[in-house]
Amino acid sequence: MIIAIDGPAASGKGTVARALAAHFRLPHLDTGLLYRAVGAEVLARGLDFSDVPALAGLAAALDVQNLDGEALRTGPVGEAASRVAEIAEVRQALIDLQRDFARQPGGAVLDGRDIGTVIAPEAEVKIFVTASPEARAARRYAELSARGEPVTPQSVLEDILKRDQRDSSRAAAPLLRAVDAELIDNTELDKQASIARALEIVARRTGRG
Ligand SMILES: Nc1ncnc2c1ncn2[C@@H]1O[C@H](COP(=O)(O)OP(=O)(O)OP(=O)(O)O)[C@@H](O)[C@H]1O
Ligand SMILES: Nc1ccn([C@@H]2O[C@H](COP(=O)(O)O)[C@@H](O)[C@H]2O)c(=O)n1
Repeated sequence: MIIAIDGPAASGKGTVARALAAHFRLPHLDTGLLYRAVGAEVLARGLDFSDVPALAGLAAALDVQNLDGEALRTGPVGEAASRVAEIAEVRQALIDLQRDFARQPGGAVLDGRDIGTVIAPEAEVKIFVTASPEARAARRYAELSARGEPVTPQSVLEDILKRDQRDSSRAAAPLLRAVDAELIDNTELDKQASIARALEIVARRTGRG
C-alpha cells in the first residue's frame, strides 16, 4: 500500500505521515528533507542558486542514508530548500530514489508536495493536509522559537506565505491537491484528531484498519 501525503509548509503532513507509517508498519520518507539537504549544501558551499548544473549535481550525489533531520529543519534551510525545489533539473535528480522508495515491496508512506501528482500517482491513498496560514505559522513559530531560532510570529507568517506562493506557482511539479486526494483541513483539529481523520480515510479507501 502506497500512502501519498501532500500539503503546504507546517500543515502537519509529517505528523500524519509518521503516525500512519507507525500504525501500518510501513517505511516513511519525508521528501522535504531531500530538498532541505540540497538547500543546506548550497548555503554551506556558498553556491549561487542560479548555478543549475552545480545544484543538480548536488542533488544527484545526495547521501540519503545520512540526512540529519534535526539540523535541516531550520528556517534558513527551509527557504533554501524551496528555492532549489523550483529547479526542474534538481527535481529530476531526486525522482528515481523517491519512486523506488514508494514502490518497495509492501509499500510506503511518503510526504511532500508532489507525491500524489508526480512521484506516486498510482498511490492507493492520497491525502492533502492543510490548515490556515495563521495556524501553520503559529505551530512553526512554537517549534522554531523552542529551538532558539531568532524568529518572530510575524517573520514566520511571512516566510510561510512566501513559501506557499513559491511552491504553488513554480512551473516544475507545483504544490497541488491531486484530483483524487482526500482533504484534511486541520486548522481546528489537534494532532490526534488529524491522525484519526487520516486513519478513517485509509480504512475507507483500502479496508485496512
Ligand atoms: N493538528 C495539529 N495541531 C497542532 N499542531 C500540530 C498539528 N499537526 C502538527 N502540529 C505541529 O505543527 C508543527 C508542524 O508539523 P509537521 O512538521 O508535521 O508539518 P509538516 O507539514 O510536515 O511541515 P514541513 O512542511 O516543514 O515538512 C510541528 O511542531 C507539529 O508538532
Ligand atoms: N516533495 C517535495 C517536498 C519538498 N519540496 C520543497 O522543499 C521545501 C521544504 O520542504 P518541507 O516539507 O521540509 O517544508 C518545500 O518548501 C518545497 O519547496 C518540494 O518541492 N517537493
